[in-house]
Amino acid sequence: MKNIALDTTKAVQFLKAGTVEAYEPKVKAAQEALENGTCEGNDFLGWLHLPSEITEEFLNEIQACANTLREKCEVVVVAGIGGSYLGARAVIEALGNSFAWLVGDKKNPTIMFAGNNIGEDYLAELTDYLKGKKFGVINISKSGTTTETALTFRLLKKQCEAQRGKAEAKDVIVAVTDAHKGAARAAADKEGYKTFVIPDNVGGRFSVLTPVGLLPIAVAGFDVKALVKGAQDMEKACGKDVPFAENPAAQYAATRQGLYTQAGKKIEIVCNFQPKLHYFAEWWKQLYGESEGKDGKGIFPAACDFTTDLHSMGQWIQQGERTIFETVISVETPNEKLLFPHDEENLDGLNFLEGKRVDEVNKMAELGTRLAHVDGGVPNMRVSVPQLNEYYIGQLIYFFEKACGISGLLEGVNPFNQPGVEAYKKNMFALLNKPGYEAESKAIQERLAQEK
Ligand SMILES: O=P(O)(O)OC[C@H]1O[C@H](O)[C@H](O)[C@@H](O)[C@@H]1O
Repeated sequence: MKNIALDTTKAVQFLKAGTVEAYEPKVKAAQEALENGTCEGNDFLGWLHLPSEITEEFLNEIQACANTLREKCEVVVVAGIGGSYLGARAVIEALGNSFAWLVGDKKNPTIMFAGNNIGEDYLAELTDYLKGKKFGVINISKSGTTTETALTFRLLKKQCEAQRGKAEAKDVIVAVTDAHKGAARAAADKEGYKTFVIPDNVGGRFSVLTPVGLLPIAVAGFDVKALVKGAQDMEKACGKDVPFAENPAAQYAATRQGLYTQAGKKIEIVCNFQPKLHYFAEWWKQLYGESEGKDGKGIFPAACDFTTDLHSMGQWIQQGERTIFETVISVETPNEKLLFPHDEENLDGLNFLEGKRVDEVNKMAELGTRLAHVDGGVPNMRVSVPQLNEYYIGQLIYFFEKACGISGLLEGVNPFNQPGVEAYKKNMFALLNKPGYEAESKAIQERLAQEK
C-alpha cells in the first residue's frame, strides 16, 4: 500500500541551502522529548502512540454503540466544539457524499453538528427540523462544561425526551467526556447514558482517534478500523528512528519552521482542490493554531478551498504581502469518474476538453496554480493523498499531529496547552453574571461604564 507523500522541493528553494538539514538535531531532540515525556506539556502526550494502542475490542465497542444509534435514529446530532467537533466533521465530510443530507436513501442516519456556536437562529432551525424526527445525540465535551455544547445539549436532551420518552431517549443519547469530572459526566451517570471516556492525557485537538471522532465517524457509516490502520502505519512512518530525510513529519515541521524564522513567512495556507476537504483544513487550523500561537509567536494557520477561492483570494495570494506559504493537500485519484461530454454546437468553446475526466482539468488547475504562486514568491509544499478513503485520512491525521508536536517544540512553545482561550470565556461569564464570577462581573461593568 502506498503512503501519503510530502514534497517540499518548491518550498525549500526559498531557503538558504542546508536550512532544513540544519534542523535535524533539533528535530531529533524534539522527538526524544516527545518519546521520553520530557517536554513541556508532557501530561498531554497520550496522542503520540494512540493509534498503536487502540485495541480491536475497543473498536468493536465503538461499532456496537454506533450500530445502536444507526438502528434507532434517522438523525444523529453530534454536539461539541473545537477538538470535540472538528475531527469528526473533517473525516465525515471528507469521506461522505457532498450532498449526503439530500440523498435520503436511509442507508445512513443524517449527521448534524451543533454545540459549536451560540447562534439562536441556528439552534431554533435545528430544533425545528428535529421536530417529529427520531433523533439521537452524541454529547462530546472533555471538560463537560463548555458553554456552547452544554447549552445545546440541554435543548436537545429535553426535545429528545419529549419526543421519544425518557426511557427510549436514554438509549440514543451517548456522552463522550471525562472519566469523572464535569457536568456532562454527572448528567450521563445520573441518566444512565452510554458513555465513552476521553483520556486525560489526550488534548481536545489531538483527540480525533479517541471516541470523540471514532464514534460519530462510525455512526456516519465509515470504517473506523481502516482509519486507525492508516494512523498506525503513519505512526511508524513518522517514528523517531526513521531517518530525518525520510520522515514526513520531521520534514514538514522543519520546512515550515525554516520558512517562518528565515524567510519571514508568517502565514501558512492549507489549500485543497477538493471541496470535501474544507473541514479537514478547519481541523488542521485548530491543531496548529492552538498548539503554536502563544508567547507572541506562531505561524497563522489559514485555509483556502481551490479552485473556489482562486476567484476571491487568488489575487492576494499571487501579489499581496509576501508573508505566506502554501501547503496543498492533493488527492491523486477521485473516487468517482465523470467524463466531459461532446457538444455539437460547442457554444461554450469547451470541446477541447471532450472525453477528459473532470479531474484532469482540476489537476491542470492545481499545477498551473502551483507554478503561478511559486513564481509569485509563495513557497509551496504538497501532501499527496492517493485517494480519499478512511485509510489515507487516518494517515493524514497522524502525520499532521506528529508534525505539530515537533514543530511546536522547534518553535520553543508548549504545544499542548491553550491558556489564551480562557480570556473571552472569563469576560463572557462575568457579563452573564455567572455564579462564582461576582468580582469579575463588578469589574467588567465598571470598565464598560468608563468606556462609555
Ligand atoms: O471538549 P471541551 O472541553 O468541550 O472543549 C472544547 C474546546 O474548547 C476549548 O475552549 C479549547 O480551546 C479547545 O481546545 C477545546 O477543544
